[in-house]
Amino acid sequence: MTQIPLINFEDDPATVREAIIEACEDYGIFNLVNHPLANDINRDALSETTLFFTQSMAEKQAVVRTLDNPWGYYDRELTKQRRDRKEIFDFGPGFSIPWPAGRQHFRRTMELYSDRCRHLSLDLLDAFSQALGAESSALRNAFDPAHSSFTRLNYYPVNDALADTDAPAAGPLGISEHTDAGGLKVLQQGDVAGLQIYHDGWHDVSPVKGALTINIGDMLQVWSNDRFKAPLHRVRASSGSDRYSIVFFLNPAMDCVVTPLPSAINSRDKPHYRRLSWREFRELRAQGDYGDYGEEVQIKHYRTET
Ligand SMILES: O=C(O)CCC(=O)C(=O)O
Ligand SMILES: [Fe+2]
Repeated sequence: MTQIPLINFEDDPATVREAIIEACEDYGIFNLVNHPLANDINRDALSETTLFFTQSMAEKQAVVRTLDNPWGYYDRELTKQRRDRKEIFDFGPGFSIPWPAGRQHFRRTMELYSDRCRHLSLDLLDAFSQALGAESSALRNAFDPAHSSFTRLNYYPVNDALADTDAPAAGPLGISEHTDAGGLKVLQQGDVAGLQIYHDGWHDVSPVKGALTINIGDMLQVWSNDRFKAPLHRVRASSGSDRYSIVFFLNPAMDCVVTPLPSAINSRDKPHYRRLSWREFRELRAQGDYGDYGEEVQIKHYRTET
């Protein structure tokens, strides 16, 4: 088991910045302790997540997502053309959110939790900008005020509820290997292990008490001109205990065009990526989540010849 770096958010900003550089040049993922998300909110969000998924299938299907509205419950997401063995509930901006009826506390908790995650991720983004030699606000403008960030509640059940139905067969994993498409991700893992990263082989990223796990996505890899690596990761299918997690994806404004930051391009180097429209990239990646359309578009398709 590889131990991913641990960063103390209460250290002075220069120390945090150095730690981010070291962690993201090597792993692209780290655990963050002493972060501003109060522990009671963390706990509340996780227990509300558990309660949500323990509802009956009919209650969950009442808030199912549709082709016209990406927010809500879903249990047949595909990654790399295999059905992930998990259930999800997604919410974010731009469409009406099908909050479950009569569960005000669920809604209030989730709104508060995602708002805190958004503020924390924007603070981290400022540190990333400085780490890449740019002004602290250089990346924030791509995410604030307009953004396409969203929150995902994950449930990885031991028993596959769709095993004997006409749903596509489940793959062997909770979620197949992938990189996250956007800026960065704030993950609360609960206390059941399952997340793995690829770093000279697959390694468990076990939960650390009180820590949030942060990893960068494809867009930060592009902005950094490959100095920082978006980690390939997956989640094992649950065995023994059901697993719950909450993910906040910090994603750019839909109209954002992403290119490597000038300050991140070494004087002897050139941009490793061509201009990328986040809207186009996001939509092409999302198609692969809804159905089997052959090879999914990945960030490597935007590389320039080097
Ligand atoms: O549940 C987890 O630990 C990670 C989930 C994940 O990678 C994702 O939803 O993109
Ligand atoms: Fe992911």
